[in-house]
Amino acid sequence: MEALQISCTVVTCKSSPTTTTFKPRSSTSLKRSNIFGVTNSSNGVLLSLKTSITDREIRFRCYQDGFSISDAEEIDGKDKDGIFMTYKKKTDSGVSKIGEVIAESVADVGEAIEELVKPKAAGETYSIVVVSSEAVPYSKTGGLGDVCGSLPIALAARGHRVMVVSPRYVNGSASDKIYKGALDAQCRIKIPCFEAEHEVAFFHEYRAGVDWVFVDHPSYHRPGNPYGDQFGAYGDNQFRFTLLSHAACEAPLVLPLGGFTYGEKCMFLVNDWHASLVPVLLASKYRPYGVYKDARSILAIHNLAHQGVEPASTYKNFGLPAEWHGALEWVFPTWARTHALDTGEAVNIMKGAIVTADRILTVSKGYAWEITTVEGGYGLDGLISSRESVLDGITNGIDVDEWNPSSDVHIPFHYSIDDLSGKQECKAALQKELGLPVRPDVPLIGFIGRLDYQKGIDMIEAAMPELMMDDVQFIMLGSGNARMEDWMKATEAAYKDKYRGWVGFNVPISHRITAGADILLMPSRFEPCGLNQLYAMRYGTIPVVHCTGGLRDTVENFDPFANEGSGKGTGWTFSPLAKDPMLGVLRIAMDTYRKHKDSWKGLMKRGMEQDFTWDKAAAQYEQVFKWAFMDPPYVK
Ligand SMILES: Nc1ncnc2c1ncn2[C@@H]1O[C@H](COP(=O)(O)OP(=O)(O)O[C@H]2O[C@H](CO)[C@@H](O)[C@H](O)[C@H]2O)[C@@H](O)[C@H]1O
Repeated sequence: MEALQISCTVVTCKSSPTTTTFKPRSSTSLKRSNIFGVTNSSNGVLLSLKTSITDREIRFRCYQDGFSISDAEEIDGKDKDGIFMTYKKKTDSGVSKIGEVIAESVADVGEAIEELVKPKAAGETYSIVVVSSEAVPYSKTGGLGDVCGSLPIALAARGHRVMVVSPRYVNGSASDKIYKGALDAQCRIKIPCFEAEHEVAFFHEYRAGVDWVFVDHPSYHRPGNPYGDQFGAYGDNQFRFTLLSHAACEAPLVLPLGGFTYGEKCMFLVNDWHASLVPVLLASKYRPYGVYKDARSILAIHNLAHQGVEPASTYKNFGLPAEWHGALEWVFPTWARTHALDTGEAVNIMKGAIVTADRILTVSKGYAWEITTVEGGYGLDGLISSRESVLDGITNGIDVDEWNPSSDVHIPFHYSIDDLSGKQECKAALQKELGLPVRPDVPLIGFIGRLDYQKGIDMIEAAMPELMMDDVQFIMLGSGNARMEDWMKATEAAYKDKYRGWVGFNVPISHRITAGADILLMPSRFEPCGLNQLYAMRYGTIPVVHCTGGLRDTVENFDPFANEGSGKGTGWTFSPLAKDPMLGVLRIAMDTYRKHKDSWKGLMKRGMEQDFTWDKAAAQYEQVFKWAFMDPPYVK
């Protein structure tokens, strides 16, 4: 962000006016978690915040250009007896006023101004209902949780009213404390599905400008992750996520959040198969009775490999009208059937959303194209292609507060693009923590991710014996596939001085690997967007990735000769996905690390300069919302 010099005239009721000049701190120092109210009014935006200093409510009034100071003073006089501040932004055309702030201290004002100078929703604001099986910080097994924890906050910060509906996963363990801010909304509904009526409750927390709504039902109360435990996926996931979708359709109608329901004119943003019944329910259960005529729905596909496919006989469980069977009907091709008498008949929840949602989004442009191909479409490519006119890709952002090398709470030393010395110290600390030889000169490669076929871990396994012949260190963090977990342990035993395999899901360690590694390897077979390469670039860690989906869109291949020898690019991409191309590129990367320090520094800096903020992505989501509301509902 451009460094702004801001002149402030501080006027207090108790003292005479003083003038001070300060420079806002870099990027986003306004803690979004402190915002607990955002209201649009005809003459501006009112943000209610809690200060970290006094923990009591203060109010920031931000007025549009042209609103006169005297008007503001009038309002201030009525509302508040604290410090009143006006501030001015220097522009090429002179000085223009950008708003007023009521605050406790100059530091608070600095934070508020940063928020103000950020772009806001360009046009209309919407009531948005995000439906997801996971949302950080409450639940996370992968990138879906990251996205559904951050995008809603970015949308709310741009003036939209945003609700996230997700299950309340509590199990009586210490981890339940994450839900302690979510209180019983005293609203019970009965959901007709699975041949009975099932009562669910809603819990609610207003945090960071977003209504976090948790659907409560005994089937969400178990140890393990949202989808399964050590014995595999839960057998009743179809039931659990059917409840979620039904409850999400009711929430905007029945929950008076902050005193008012969201009402019928909302935008449902449904994520992956777990929420994919929502558009089908809107079309089949609500619109025929005149409800949700003005609502629209968007299916966001984070991973097409999981579609929520179950036997055809389970259709009756969804609580959908019988005549809507065709929307979910799915017949496996002959080659995919298990035996000669298998008719291949199934129901496919994701397919239901593909044929009923108003628009379809994926998390990168590259992946949006890939899912229209036979190779990337997982059997749905034909259907998705038929809806190509409403298909778009928006690259994910990242939470630049949580993932910030200059303030990350999980890493032992901090650093920034201006002073990279802390990165070396993070590397040494990581080597020490994991019992590897502490050597600054050796290239340290990291891998973080689910141990899944998608992530190309078999490529790493195949390459490891050859890679370990080199002078290199390799750290892997991951859980999932049991055979791969065993392989990681065995590899660690075989290469004590070179390899560490951390089996498990551990967020602090993932931050320390991202900061301490020199190279992050992502040989994903397919990657809808990928977040780890974005985190890596922000931490000056160079991504080496398979050239696919979002990885291809976000990592620019290094060219040392471009720009008159100063180089361009942020990492290395390889293709095809095979052991030898991957090893070849890794060797080039390691060679560059050892012998071309300036090139390496250039790679680090270019990566750290990238803008992966959610605000940028949120603006693109807004455009898609606008298009969706311009068209009539796809299924009337
Ligand atoms: N063992 C472990 N310990 C700690 N943290 C771990 C971990 N294993 C993974 N993580 C974390 O989980 C997240 C994984 O996100 P990704 O986007 O890379 O992949 P994922 O396949 O889950 O998401 C899907 O959805 C996202 C979001 O749209 C897409 O980016 C992606 O391509 C798509 O496959 C990262 O925050 C990572 O640090």
